[in-house]
Amino acid sequence: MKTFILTIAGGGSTYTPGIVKSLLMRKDQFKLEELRMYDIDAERQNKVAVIVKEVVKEMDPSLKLVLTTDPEEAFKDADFVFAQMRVGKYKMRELDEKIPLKYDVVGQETCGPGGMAYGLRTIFPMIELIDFVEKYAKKTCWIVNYSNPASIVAEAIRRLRPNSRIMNICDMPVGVMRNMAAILGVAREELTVDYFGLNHFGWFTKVYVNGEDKLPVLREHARVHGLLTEDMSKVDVQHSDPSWIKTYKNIKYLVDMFPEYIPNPYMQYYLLSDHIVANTNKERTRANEVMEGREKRLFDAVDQYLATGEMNKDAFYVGVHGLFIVDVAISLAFDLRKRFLVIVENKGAIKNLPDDAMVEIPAYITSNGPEPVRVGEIPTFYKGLIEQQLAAEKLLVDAALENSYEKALMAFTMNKTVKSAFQAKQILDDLIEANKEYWPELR
Ligand SMILES: NC(=O)c1ccc[n+]([C@@H]2O[C@H](COP(=O)([O-])OP(=O)(O)OC[C@H]3O[C@@H](n4cnc5c(N)ncnc54)[C@H](O)[C@@H]3O)[C@@H](O)[C@H]2O)c1
Ligand SMILES: O=P(O)(O)OC[C@H]1O[C@H](O[C@H]2[C@H](O)[C@@H](O)[C@@H](O)O[C@@H]2CO)[C@H](O)[C@@H](O)[C@@H]1O
Ligand SMILES: [Mn+2]
Repeated sequence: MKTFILTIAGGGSTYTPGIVKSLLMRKDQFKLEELRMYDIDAERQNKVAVIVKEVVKEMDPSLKLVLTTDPEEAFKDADFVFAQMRVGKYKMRELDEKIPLKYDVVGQETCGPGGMAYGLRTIFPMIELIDFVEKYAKKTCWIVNYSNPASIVAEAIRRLRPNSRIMNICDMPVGVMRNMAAILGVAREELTVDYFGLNHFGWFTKVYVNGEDKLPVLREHARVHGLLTEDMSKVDVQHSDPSWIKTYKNIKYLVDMFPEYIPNPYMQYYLLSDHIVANTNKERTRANEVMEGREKRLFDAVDQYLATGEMNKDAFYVGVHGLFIVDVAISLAFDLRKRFLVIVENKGAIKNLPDDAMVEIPAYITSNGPEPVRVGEIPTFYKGLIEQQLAAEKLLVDAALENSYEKALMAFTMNKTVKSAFQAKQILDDLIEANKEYWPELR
Protein backbone atom coordinates (compact mmCIF):
# COMPACT_ATOMS: atom_id res chain seq x y z
CA MET A 1 0.00 0.00 0.00
CA LYS A 2 1.24 3.46 -0.90
CA THR A 3 2.12 5.53 2.19
CA PHE A 4 2.64 9.27 2.59
CA ILE A 5 4.74 11.73 4.57
CA LEU A 6 2.51 14.65 5.46
CA THR A 7 3.47 17.90 7.19
CA ILE A 8 1.08 20.35 8.80
CA ALA A 9 2.57 23.85 8.53
CA GLY A 10 1.06 25.93 11.29
CA GLY A 11 1.09 22.86 13.52
CA GLY A 12 0.09 25.04 16.48
CA SER A 13 -3.25 25.86 14.85
CA THR A 14 -6.46 25.28 16.76
CA TYR A 15 -7.56 23.17 13.77
CA THR A 16 -4.63 20.71 13.90
CA PRO A 17 -6.22 18.07 16.20
CA GLY A 18 -9.38 17.99 14.06
CA ILE A 19 -7.39 17.65 10.84
CA VAL A 20 -5.24 14.87 12.32
CA LYS A 21 -8.34 13.02 13.45
CA SER A 22 -9.83 13.41 9.97
CA LEU A 23 -6.60 12.07 8.41
CA LEU A 24 -6.56 9.04 10.69
CA MET A 25 -10.24 8.33 10.06
CA ARG A 26 -9.15 7.72 6.44
CA LYS A 27 -6.04 5.64 7.22
CA ASP A 28 -7.29 2.59 5.29
CA GLN A 29 -7.41 4.69 2.15
CA PHE A 30 -4.69 7.29 2.80
CA LYS A 31 -2.04 5.67 4.97
CA LEU A 32 0.49 8.00 6.60
CA GLU A 33 4.03 6.80 7.05
CA GLU A 34 4.97 9.89 9.02
CA LEU A 35 3.06 12.91 10.30
CA ARG A 36 4.99 16.11 11.00
CA MET A 37 3.95 19.32 12.69
CA TYR A 38 5.88 22.45 11.74
CA ASP A 39 5.44 25.89 13.32
CA ILE A 40 7.56 28.94 14.13
CA ASP A 41 6.08 28.98 17.65
CA ALA A 42 7.43 25.84 19.35
CA GLU A 43 5.64 26.51 22.64
CA ARG A 44 2.19 26.75 21.04
CA GLN A 45 2.84 23.76 18.80
CA ASN A 46 4.02 21.63 21.76
CA LYS A 47 0.79 22.38 23.60
CA VAL A 48 -1.40 21.45 20.63
CA ALA A 49 0.73 18.31 20.20
CA VAL A 50 -0.36 17.07 23.63
CA ILE A 51 -3.81 16.53 22.14
CA VAL A 52 -2.49 15.35 18.76
CA LYS A 53 -0.39 12.65 20.47
CA GLU A 54 -3.52 11.32 22.18
CA VAL A 55 -5.40 11.24 18.87
CA VAL A 56 -2.52 9.33 17.25
CA LYS A 57 -2.22 6.95 20.20
CA GLU A 58 -5.91 6.14 19.95
CA MET A 59 -6.27 5.92 16.17
CA ASP A 60 -2.92 4.85 14.67
CA PRO A 61 -0.41 4.10 17.47
CA SER A 62 2.39 2.99 15.15
CA LEU A 63 2.40 6.30 13.25
CA LYS A 64 5.59 8.32 13.67
CA LEU A 65 4.84 11.89 14.81
CA VAL A 66 7.53 14.58 14.50
CA LEU A 67 7.34 18.09 15.96
CA THR A 68 9.75 20.61 14.58
CA THR A 69 10.55 24.26 13.91
CA ASP A 70 13.28 23.29 11.44
CA PRO A 71 12.14 23.57 7.80
CA GLU A 72 14.49 20.85 6.56
CA GLU A 73 13.27 18.34 9.13
CA ALA A 74 9.69 19.41 8.43
CA PHE A 75 9.64 19.11 4.67
CA LYS A 76 12.36 16.57 3.77
CA ASP A 77 10.82 14.13 1.26
CA ALA A 78 7.27 15.17 2.16
CA ASP A 79 4.42 14.07 -0.14
CA PHE A 80 1.87 16.56 1.18
CA VAL A 81 1.94 19.80 3.12
CA PHE A 82 -1.23 21.15 4.69
CA ALA A 83 -0.70 24.89 5.28
CA GLN A 84 -2.71 26.78 7.87
CA MET A 85 -0.59 29.59 9.21
CA ARG A 86 -1.98 32.67 10.91
CA VAL A 87 0.75 35.26 10.67
CA GLY A 88 0.58 37.47 13.79
CA LYS A 89 -1.82 35.05 15.48
CA TYR A 90 -5.06 36.12 17.19
CA LYS A 91 -3.40 39.19 18.74
CA MET A 92 -3.10 40.71 15.25
CA ARG A 93 -6.51 39.38 14.13
CA GLU A 94 -8.03 41.38 16.98
CA LEU A 95 -6.39 44.56 15.67
CA ASP A 96 -7.43 43.78 12.07
CA GLU A 97 -11.00 43.69 13.33
CA LYS A 98 -10.94 46.58 15.82
CA ILE A 99 -8.97 49.25 13.90
CA PRO A 100 -11.43 49.60 10.96
CA LEU A 101 -14.34 49.56 13.44
CA LYS A 102 -12.92 52.71 15.07
CA TYR A 103 -13.89 54.40 11.79
CA ASP A 104 -17.26 52.61 11.49
CA VAL A 105 -15.89 50.32 8.79
CA VAL A 106 -16.41 46.53 8.83
CA GLY A 107 -13.83 44.83 11.06
CA GLN A 108 -13.30 41.33 9.66
CA GLU A 109 -10.28 39.03 9.39
CA THR A 110 -10.52 38.33 5.64
CA CYS A 111 -12.76 41.13 4.30
CA GLY A 112 -12.21 44.87 4.04
CA PRO A 113 -9.18 46.61 5.56
CA GLY A 114 -8.69 43.84 8.15
CA GLY A 115 -8.40 41.23 5.42
CA MET A 116 -5.95 43.40 3.50
CA ALA A 117 -3.86 43.88 6.65
CA TYR A 118 -3.78 40.11 7.16
CA GLY A 119 -2.84 39.74 3.48
CA LEU A 120 0.15 42.06 3.79
CA ARG A 121 1.37 39.98 6.75
CA THR A 122 0.91 36.63 5.02
CA ILE A 123 2.19 37.03 1.44
CA PHE A 124 5.91 36.69 2.13
CA PRO A 125 5.73 33.95 4.82
CA MET A 126 3.65 31.89 2.36
CA ILE A 127 6.25 32.40 -0.37
CA GLU A 128 8.94 31.35 2.11
CA LEU A 129 6.95 28.21 2.90
CA ILE A 130 6.61 27.35 -0.80
CA ASP A 131 10.37 27.78 -1.19
CA PHE A 132 11.08 25.46 1.76
CA VAL A 133 8.81 22.83 0.23
CA GLU A 134 10.41 23.21 -3.17
CA LYS A 135 13.87 22.84 -1.61
CA TYR A 136 13.27 19.83 0.63
CA ALA A 137 10.12 17.95 -0.32
CA LYS A 138 9.53 15.41 -3.10
CA LYS A 139 9.12 17.00 -6.53
CA THR A 140 5.59 15.58 -6.59
CA CYS A 141 4.65 17.17 -3.26
CA TRP A 142 1.34 19.06 -3.14
CA ILE A 143 0.68 21.94 -0.76
CA VAL A 144 -2.99 22.17 0.17
CA ASN A 145 -3.43 25.63 1.58
CA TYR A 146 -6.04 26.97 3.98
CA SER A 147 -3.99 30.00 5.10
CA ASN A 148 -6.05 33.17 4.78
CA PRO A 149 -6.79 35.59 3.30
CA ALA A 150 -6.95 32.97 0.56
CA SER A 151 -7.70 35.27 -2.41
CA ILE A 152 -4.82 37.62 -1.71
CA VAL A 153 -2.46 34.75 -0.89
CA ALA A 154 -3.45 32.97 -4.13
CA GLU A 155 -2.92 36.10 -6.23
CA ALA A 156 0.55 36.68 -4.73
CA ILE A 157 1.53 33.05 -5.35
CA ARG A 158 0.24 33.24 -8.93
CA ARG A 159 2.60 36.14 -9.54
CA LEU A 160 5.65 35.11 -7.52
CA ARG A 161 5.64 31.30 -7.75
CA PRO A 162 3.42 30.50 -10.77
CA ASN A 163 4.65 26.93 -11.11
CA SER A 164 4.22 25.86 -7.50
CA ARG A 165 2.13 22.76 -6.78
CA ILE A 166 -0.37 24.40 -4.47
CA MET A 167 -4.15 24.05 -4.12
CA ASN A 168 -5.70 27.03 -2.36
CA ILE A 169 -8.94 26.03 -0.69
CA CYS A 170 -11.67 27.39 1.57
CA ASP A 171 -14.16 25.51 3.71
CA MET A 172 -16.90 28.18 3.66
CA PRO A 173 -18.72 26.83 0.59
CA VAL A 174 -18.55 23.33 2.07
CA GLY A 175 -19.92 24.74 5.33
CA VAL A 176 -22.81 26.30 3.41
CA MET A 177 -23.42 23.01 1.57
CA ARG A 178 -23.54 21.26 4.94
CA ASN A 179 -26.30 23.66 6.03
CA MET A 180 -28.10 23.32 2.67
CA ALA A 181 -28.02 19.54 2.99
CA ALA A 182 -29.49 19.76 6.52
CA ILE A 183 -32.24 22.08 5.24
CA LEU A 184 -33.04 19.67 2.37
CA GLY A 185 -32.79 16.60 4.61
CA VAL A 186 -30.09 14.92 2.52
CA ALA A 187 -26.40 14.11 3.02
CA ARG A 188 -23.86 16.78 2.02
CA GLU A 189 -22.27 14.31 -0.40
CA GLU A 190 -25.53 14.19 -2.38
CA LEU A 191 -25.18 17.85 -3.39
CA THR A 192 -23.50 18.97 -6.63
CA VAL A 193 -23.24 22.73 -6.92
CA ASP A 194 -22.47 25.36 -9.49
CA TYR A 195 -20.77 28.41 -8.04
CA PHE A 196 -18.67 31.37 -9.17
CA GLY A 197 -16.73 34.18 -7.54
CA LEU A 198 -13.56 35.02 -5.71
CA ASN A 199 -12.71 33.53 -2.32
CA HIS A 200 -15.19 34.75 0.33
CA PHE A 201 -16.93 36.62 -2.52
CA GLY A 202 -19.18 34.36 -4.56
CA TRP A 203 -22.59 32.84 -5.28
CA PHE A 204 -24.21 29.41 -5.59
CA THR A 205 -26.11 29.32 -8.88
CA LYS A 206 -27.37 25.70 -8.87
CA VAL A 207 -27.72 23.12 -6.10
CA TYR A 208 -28.43 19.71 -7.58
CA VAL A 209 -29.68 16.66 -5.70
CA ASN A 210 -30.14 13.62 -7.96
CA GLY A 211 -30.02 15.86 -11.00
CA GLU A 212 -32.77 18.18 -9.75
CA ASP A 213 -31.94 21.83 -8.97
CA LYS A 214 -33.02 22.52 -5.37
CA LEU A 215 -32.03 26.19 -5.40
CA PRO A 216 -35.70 27.29 -5.58
CA VAL A 217 -36.46 25.32 -2.39
CA LEU A 218 -33.40 26.74 -0.64
CA ARG A 219 -34.31 30.24 -1.80
CA GLU A 220 -37.71 30.02 -0.12
CA HIS A 221 -36.09 28.76 3.11
CA ALA A 222 -33.39 31.43 2.92
CA ARG A 223 -35.88 34.27 2.44
CA VAL A 224 -37.26 33.52 5.91
CA HIS A 225 -34.45 31.85 7.86
CA GLY A 226 -31.29 32.64 5.93
CA LEU A 227 -29.11 29.55 5.94
CA LEU A 228 -29.96 28.63 9.52
CA THR A 229 -31.13 25.13 10.13
CA GLU A 230 -33.38 24.18 13.01
CA ASP A 231 -30.60 23.41 15.48
CA MET A 232 -27.20 24.68 14.46
CA SER A 233 -25.48 22.96 17.38
CA LYS A 234 -26.36 19.60 15.79
CA VAL A 235 -24.91 20.72 12.45
CA ASP A 236 -21.69 22.33 13.75
CA VAL A 237 -20.98 23.19 17.37
CA GLN A 238 -18.70 26.13 16.50
CA HIS A 239 -21.37 27.57 14.31
CA SER A 240 -23.76 27.89 17.20
CA ASP A 241 -21.59 30.83 18.39
CA PRO A 242 -23.71 34.02 18.27
CA SER A 243 -21.66 35.62 15.48
CA TRP A 244 -22.14 32.63 13.14
CA ILE A 245 -25.88 32.49 13.90
CA LYS A 246 -26.10 36.17 12.94
CA THR A 247 -24.12 35.50 9.77
CA TYR A 248 -26.37 32.69 8.58
CA LYS A 249 -29.46 34.77 9.43
CA ASN A 250 -28.20 37.78 7.45
CA ILE A 251 -28.36 35.74 4.27
CA LYS A 252 -32.12 36.21 4.37
CA TYR A 253 -31.78 39.94 3.63
CA LEU A 254 -29.51 39.23 0.69
CA VAL A 255 -31.69 36.48 -0.79
CA ASP A 256 -34.78 38.60 -0.32
CA MET A 257 -33.27 41.51 -2.26
CA PHE A 258 -31.37 39.45 -4.83
CA PRO A 259 -33.16 36.08 -5.08
CA GLU A 260 -31.36 34.92 -8.23
CA TYR A 261 -28.49 33.14 -6.45
CA ILE A 262 -27.50 32.16 -2.89
CA PRO A 263 -24.55 34.21 -1.70
CA ASN A 264 -21.48 33.09 0.20
CA PRO A 265 -22.09 34.35 3.78
CA TYR A 266 -19.05 36.64 3.48
CA MET A 267 -21.05 38.78 1.01
CA GLN A 268 -22.78 40.27 4.08
CA TYR A 269 -19.66 42.30 4.82
CA TYR A 270 -19.75 44.00 1.39
CA LEU A 271 -23.48 44.28 0.73
CA LEU A 272 -24.78 44.89 4.28
CA SER A 273 -21.78 46.76 5.66
CA ASP A 274 -23.75 49.48 7.49
CA HIS A 275 -25.99 46.86 9.15
CA ILE A 276 -22.93 44.79 10.12
CA VAL A 277 -21.12 47.75 11.71
CA ALA A 278 -24.26 48.86 13.54
CA ASN A 279 -24.63 45.36 15.01
CA THR A 280 -21.01 44.78 16.00
CA ASN A 281 -19.65 45.23 19.49
CA LYS A 282 -16.49 47.23 18.79
CA GLU A 283 -14.91 46.15 22.07
CA ARG A 284 -15.52 42.42 21.59
CA THR A 285 -15.12 41.08 18.09
CA ARG A 286 -14.91 37.55 16.61
CA ALA A 287 -11.22 37.33 17.62
CA ASN A 288 -12.29 37.64 21.26
CA GLU A 289 -15.03 35.07 20.76
CA VAL A 290 -12.47 32.64 19.29
CA MET A 291 -9.81 33.30 21.95
CA GLU A 292 -12.39 32.78 24.69
CA GLY A 293 -14.00 29.86 22.84
CA ARG A 294 -12.19 27.55 20.41
CA GLU A 295 -8.66 28.46 21.55
CA LYS A 296 -9.42 28.42 25.27
CA ARG A 297 -11.30 25.10 25.06
CA LEU A 298 -8.28 23.52 23.39
CA PHE A 299 -5.66 24.89 25.77
CA ASP A 300 -7.82 24.16 28.84
CA ALA A 301 -8.04 20.55 27.63
CA VAL A 302 -4.24 20.43 27.37
CA ASP A 303 -3.87 21.72 30.95
CA GLN A 304 -6.51 19.30 32.19
CA TYR A 305 -4.81 16.38 30.44
CA LEU A 306 -1.42 17.30 31.86
CA ALA A 307 -2.90 17.60 35.37
CA THR A 308 -5.21 14.56 35.36
CA GLY A 309 -4.40 12.39 32.34
CA GLU A 310 -8.01 12.79 31.22
CA MET A 311 -8.80 14.03 27.74
CA ASN A 312 -11.81 16.24 27.04
CA LYS A 313 -12.89 14.97 23.64
CA ASP A 314 -15.17 17.97 23.10
CA ALA A 315 -12.19 20.30 23.03
CA PHE A 316 -11.84 20.05 19.25
CA TYR A 317 -13.90 19.07 16.20
CA VAL A 318 -13.25 17.54 12.82
CA GLY A 319 -16.12 19.38 11.11
CA VAL A 320 -16.27 20.08 7.41
CA HIS A 321 -12.96 21.91 7.84
CA GLY A 322 -11.10 18.70 8.71
CA LEU A 323 -13.06 16.53 6.27
CA PHE A 324 -12.62 18.81 3.26
CA ILE A 325 -8.83 19.19 3.25
CA VAL A 326 -8.40 15.42 3.52
CA ASP A 327 -10.91 14.84 0.70
CA VAL A 328 -8.93 17.21 -1.53
CA ALA A 329 -5.61 15.52 -0.65
CA ILE A 330 -7.00 12.05 -1.37
CA SER A 331 -8.33 13.18 -4.73
CA LEU A 332 -4.88 14.61 -5.55
CA ALA A 333 -3.10 11.49 -4.29
CA PHE A 334 -5.19 8.94 -6.18
CA ASP A 335 -6.34 10.94 -9.20
CA LEU A 336 -9.96 10.56 -8.13
CA ARG A 337 -11.17 13.55 -10.19
CA LYS A 338 -13.62 14.51 -7.44
CA ARG A 339 -15.47 17.76 -7.98
CA PHE A 340 -14.77 20.47 -5.38
CA LEU A 341 -14.88 24.25 -5.23
CA VAL A 342 -11.29 25.49 -5.26
CA ILE A 343 -9.36 28.65 -6.06
CA VAL A 344 -7.79 28.57 -9.54
CA GLU A 345 -6.54 30.95 -12.21
CA ASN A 346 -9.55 31.89 -14.35
CA LYS A 347 -8.03 31.33 -17.81
CA GLY A 348 -11.38 31.78 -19.53
CA ALA A 349 -13.51 29.68 -17.18
CA ILE A 350 -15.64 32.73 -16.34
CA LYS A 351 -15.79 34.18 -19.81
CA ASN A 352 -16.30 37.83 -18.97
CA LEU A 353 -13.67 38.09 -16.21
CA PRO A 354 -9.91 38.48 -16.78
CA ASP A 355 -7.87 35.35 -17.47
CA ASP A 356 -5.49 36.17 -14.62
CA ALA A 357 -8.15 36.47 -11.89
CA MET A 358 -7.87 33.90 -9.09
CA VAL A 359 -11.46 32.65 -8.99
CA GLU A 360 -13.34 30.16 -6.83
CA ILE A 361 -15.23 27.70 -9.05
CA PRO A 362 -15.86 23.95 -9.31
CA ALA A 363 -12.94 21.83 -10.53
CA TYR A 364 -12.19 18.15 -10.89
CA ILE A 365 -9.17 17.37 -8.69
CA THR A 366 -6.70 15.10 -10.49
CA SER A 367 -3.17 14.10 -9.49
CA ASN A 368 -1.92 16.81 -11.86
CA GLY A 369 -4.04 19.43 -10.14
CA PRO A 370 -7.45 20.99 -10.76
CA GLU A 371 -9.37 20.78 -14.05
CA PRO A 372 -11.79 23.69 -13.69
CA VAL A 373 -15.26 23.63 -15.23
CA ARG A 374 -16.40 26.23 -17.79
CA VAL A 375 -18.69 28.68 -16.01
CA GLY A 376 -19.46 30.90 -19.03
CA GLU A 377 -20.67 34.50 -18.77
CA ILE A 378 -21.87 35.93 -15.48
CA PRO A 379 -24.52 38.70 -15.11
CA THR A 380 -23.52 42.38 -14.81
CA PHE A 381 -24.33 42.86 -11.10
CA TYR A 382 -22.02 40.04 -9.96
CA LYS A 383 -19.39 40.86 -12.58
CA GLY A 384 -19.23 44.49 -11.40
CA LEU A 385 -18.92 43.54 -7.75
CA ILE A 386 -16.23 40.96 -8.49
CA GLU A 387 -14.26 43.35 -10.67
CA GLN A 388 -14.13 45.94 -7.91
CA GLN A 389 -13.02 43.38 -5.31
CA LEU A 390 -10.51 41.84 -7.71
CA ALA A 391 -8.99 45.26 -8.44
CA ALA A 392 -8.61 45.90 -4.69
CA GLU A 393 -6.89 42.54 -4.20
CA LYS A 394 -4.58 43.02 -7.17
CA LEU A 395 -3.64 46.54 -6.02
CA LEU A 396 -2.86 45.19 -2.58
CA VAL A 397 -0.49 42.58 -4.00
CA ASP A 398 1.09 45.33 -6.16
CA ALA A 399 1.60 47.33 -2.96
CA ALA A 400 3.40 44.43 -1.26
CA LEU A 401 5.62 43.66 -4.26
CA GLU A 402 6.43 47.29 -5.07
CA ASN A 403 6.60 48.56 -1.45
CA SER A 404 4.05 51.13 -2.58
CA TYR A 405 2.04 53.21 -0.11
CA GLU A 406 0.04 54.68 -2.98
CA LYS A 407 -1.02 51.26 -4.28
CA ALA A 408 -2.01 50.21 -0.76
CA LEU A 409 -4.09 53.37 -0.43
CA MET A 410 -5.71 52.63 -3.80
CA ALA A 411 -6.51 49.09 -2.63
CA PHE A 412 -8.08 50.34 0.60
CA THR A 413 -10.04 53.05 -1.28
CA MET A 414 -11.23 50.54 -3.88
CA ASN A 415 -12.61 48.11 -1.28
CA LYS A 416 -16.40 48.28 -1.14
CA THR A 417 -16.46 48.36 2.67
CA VAL A 418 -14.58 51.71 2.73
CA LYS A 419 -16.47 54.96 2.12
CA SER A 420 -13.81 57.44 0.99
CA ALA A 421 -10.12 57.95 0.33
CA PHE A 422 -9.89 59.99 3.58
CA GLN A 423 -11.26 57.08 5.53
CA ALA A 424 -9.02 54.61 3.67
CA LYS A 425 -5.95 56.70 4.57
CA GLN A 426 -6.82 56.94 8.26
CA ILE A 427 -7.33 53.18 8.54
CA LEU A 428 -4.24 52.36 6.46
CA ASP A 429 -2.05 54.64 8.59
CA ASP A 430 -3.31 53.05 11.82
CA LEU A 431 -2.73 49.56 10.39
CA ILE A 432 0.81 50.45 9.26
CA GLU A 433 1.61 51.43 12.85
CA ALA A 434 0.05 48.24 14.26
CA ASN A 435 1.78 45.97 11.71
CA LYS A 436 5.32 47.43 11.90
CA GLU A 437 6.73 44.06 12.85
CA TYR A 438 5.05 42.22 9.95
CA TRP A 439 4.34 44.29 6.83
CA PRO A 440 6.69 45.03 3.97
CA GLU A 441 7.69 48.69 4.18
CA LEU A 442 5.28 50.96 2.27
CA ARG A 443 6.99 54.09 0.93
N1 LIG B 1 -9.40 28.85 3.99
C1 LIG B 1 -10.30 28.58 4.93
O1 LIG B 1 -11.46 28.42 4.63
C2 LIG B 1 -9.91 28.50 6.36
C3 LIG B 1 -10.72 27.93 7.35
C4 LIG B 1 -10.31 27.95 8.68
C5 LIG B 1 -9.08 28.51 8.99
N2 LIG B 1 -8.33 29.06 8.01
C6 LIG B 1 -7.01 29.64 8.25
O2 LIG B 1 -6.19 28.64 8.88
C7 LIG B 1 -5.18 29.29 9.61
C8 LIG B 1 -5.11 28.78 11.04
O3 LIG B 1 -6.21 29.27 11.77
P1 LIG B 1 -6.32 29.17 13.35
O4 LIG B 1 -7.51 29.96 13.73
O5 LIG B 1 -6.25 27.77 13.77
O6 LIG B 1 -5.00 29.95 13.80
P2 LIG B 1 -3.99 29.69 15.00
O7 LIG B 1 -3.44 31.04 15.36
O8 LIG B 1 -4.59 28.84 16.04
O9 LIG B 1 -2.81 28.85 14.32
C9 LIG B 1 -1.99 29.34 13.35
C10 LIG B 1 -0.57 28.85 13.61
O10 LIG B 1 0.24 29.36 12.54
C11 LIG B 1 1.53 29.58 13.08
N3 LIG B 1 2.33 30.40 12.18
C12 LIG B 1 2.32 31.74 12.03
N4 LIG B 1 3.23 32.09 11.10
C13 LIG B 1 3.83 30.94 10.65
C14 LIG B 1 4.83 30.66 9.70
N5 LIG B 1 5.43 31.63 9.04
N6 LIG B 1 5.20 29.37 9.51
C15 LIG B 1 4.59 28.38 10.20
N7 LIG B 1 3.62 28.59 11.12
C16 LIG B 1 3.25 29.86 11.33
C17 LIG B 1 1.25 30.21 14.43
O11 LIG B 1 2.38 30.15 15.27
C18 LIG B 1 0.07 29.36 14.91
O12 LIG B 1 0.49 28.29 15.70
C19 LIG B 1 -5.48 30.78 9.48
O13 LIG B 1 -4.78 31.32 8.36
C20 LIG B 1 -6.94 30.81 9.19
O14 LIG B 1 -7.34 32.02 8.57
C21 LIG B 1 -8.71 29.06 6.72
O1 LIG C 1 -14.06 33.00 13.05
P1 LIG C 1 -13.49 31.64 12.97
O2 LIG C 1 -11.98 31.64 13.19
O3 LIG C 1 -14.22 30.61 13.78
O4 LIG C 1 -13.73 31.15 11.48
C1 LIG C 1 -13.21 31.83 10.40
C2 LIG C 1 -13.23 30.89 9.23
O5 LIG C 1 -14.57 30.79 8.80
C3 LIG C 1 -14.80 29.99 7.66
O6 LIG C 1 -14.53 28.65 7.97
C4 LIG C 1 -15.45 27.93 8.79
C5 LIG C 1 -16.30 27.04 7.97
O7 LIG C 1 -17.10 27.82 7.18
C6 LIG C 1 -17.13 26.11 8.80
O8 LIG C 1 -17.86 25.25 8.02
C7 LIG C 1 -16.36 25.35 9.83
O9 LIG C 1 -15.56 24.33 9.30
O10 LIG C 1 -15.59 26.23 10.56
C8 LIG C 1 -14.74 27.07 9.79
C9 LIG C 1 -14.04 27.89 10.80
O11 LIG C 1 -14.89 28.28 11.82
C10 LIG C 1 -13.94 30.49 6.53
O12 LIG C 1 -14.05 29.69 5.40
C11 LIG C 1 -12.49 30.58 6.91
O13 LIG C 1 -11.74 31.11 5.84
C12 LIG C 1 -12.32 31.42 8.14
O14 LIG C 1 -10.98 31.33 8.59
MN1 LIG D 1 -12.47 30.49 3.92
